[in-house]
Amino acid sequence: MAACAEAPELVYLVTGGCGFLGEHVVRMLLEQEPRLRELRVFDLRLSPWLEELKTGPVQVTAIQGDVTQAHEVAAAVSGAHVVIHTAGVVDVFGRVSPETIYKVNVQGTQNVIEACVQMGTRFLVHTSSMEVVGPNIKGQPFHRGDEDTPYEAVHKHPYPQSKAQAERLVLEANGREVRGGLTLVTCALRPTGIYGEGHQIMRDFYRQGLRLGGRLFRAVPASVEHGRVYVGNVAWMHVLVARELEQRAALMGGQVYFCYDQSPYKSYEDFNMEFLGPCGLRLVGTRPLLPHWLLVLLTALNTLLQWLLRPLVLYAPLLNPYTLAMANTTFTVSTNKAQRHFGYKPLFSWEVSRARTILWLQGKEGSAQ
Ligand SMILES: NC(=O)c1ccc[n+]([C@@H]2O[C@H](COP(=O)([O-])OP(=O)(O)OC[C@H]3O[C@@H](n4cnc5c(N)ncnc54)[C@H](O)[C@@H]3O)[C@@H](O)[C@H]2O)c1
Ligand SMILES: CC(C)[C@@H](O)CC[C@@H](C)[C@H]1CC[C@H]2[C@@H]3[C@H](O)C=C4C[C@@H](O)CC[C@]4(C)[C@H]3CC[C@]12C
Repeated sequence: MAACAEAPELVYLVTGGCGFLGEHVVRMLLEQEPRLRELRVFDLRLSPWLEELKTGPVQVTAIQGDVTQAHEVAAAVSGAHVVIHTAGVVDVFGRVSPETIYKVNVQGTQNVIEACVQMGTRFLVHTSSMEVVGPNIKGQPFHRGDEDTPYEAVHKHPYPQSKAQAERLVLEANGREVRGGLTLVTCALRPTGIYGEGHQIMRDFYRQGLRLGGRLFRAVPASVEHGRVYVGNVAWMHVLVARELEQRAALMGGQVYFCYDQSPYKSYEDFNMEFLGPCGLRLVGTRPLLPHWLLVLLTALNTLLQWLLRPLVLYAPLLNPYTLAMANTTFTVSTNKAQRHFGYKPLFSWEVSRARTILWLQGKEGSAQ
């Protein structure tokens, strides 16, 4: 919705607003959206930092709720002009059952769509994922691809499957009539691997390295490139899309956009070392220290252990068949579709994104349990 000088009158709802990305979206909206009158933050688990946001000019309404409960979603959406739907279960480590992943990511998204229709909310921005595209089950590389690059998007894992179904629901809902007779305008954003302040997996790698005497051991060839994007730029793209969706509904409605910035193309492990290196860790090996077949065997062992231990304890290591396959498959994007369609340019340079992430890791935040 285009920026204008009038008095703040808009009501935004951010689902998953207390998550890694959600928090950055909430803070970015408060900084960058002058027409905001009320910002509703909807999440299963509300965070204490929300309280500090309630002292500003914008009314910040914390709503503890569950996207799988349609009535809770409808109540939160009622009266909102824009919904930014980031809530979801992000799990490729076997921590959450496939049923729950589907319930939250697919049925939860359907609940958000139906709430927009019932309540007359016209603008819905959905956080999708690169994984809607790939890497696919054949491990085919996606090298510097864009939104139109042909690629066989076939998935078996519950998480990418759920994201693909959710994205499809959102795009198909574009143009539906909402209460009041106007139409719903939807858009899906596909971040690649997001990094930045609050990235739990980066924190896990940091702690693993500290436990191993300041060392991490290379498991993936340096030649396998993985696209990464800074959380602040992902948040900025969400804010920009929400702002422009009304004026550019014909162009943007029903569209998908990869989230991108100037973060360099590197292997997943080498990219992490851009932040973990300055924090005192080093990556041992210029090539994988273990042969691939042995890594595959270890992932199978981890899968067996997870299954055996499940009745007693949750064992969910970073290394499993899916994460090894993902890390070993090139997936990078090169596109300017967001710039062409709604003038997106990254708000944070690579240098600033890197510095902010390092500061966070080095601070009490990054190393906290
Ligand atoms: N982290 C990444 O690299 C990445 C990349 C691409 C896309 N995404 C997408 O971005 C979104 C946010 O991911 P994230 O990395 O911030 O994860 P996260 O787990 O930090 O945040 C997800 C938030 O959703 C909330 N949530 C979960 N189930 C809910 C429910 N039933 N009802 C209400 N709230 C619920 C959680 O409490 C959490 O605050 C997800 O949709 C994810 O698929 C993440
Ligand atoms: C143990 C080694 C093999 C190590 O290199 C494994 C890395 C592995 C944990 C990550 C490699 C690729 C990551 C995924 C990717 O960045 C994109 C994602 C999409 C997003 O929607 C959610 C997160 C993720 C699935 C991300 C998760 C960690 C990796 C699998």
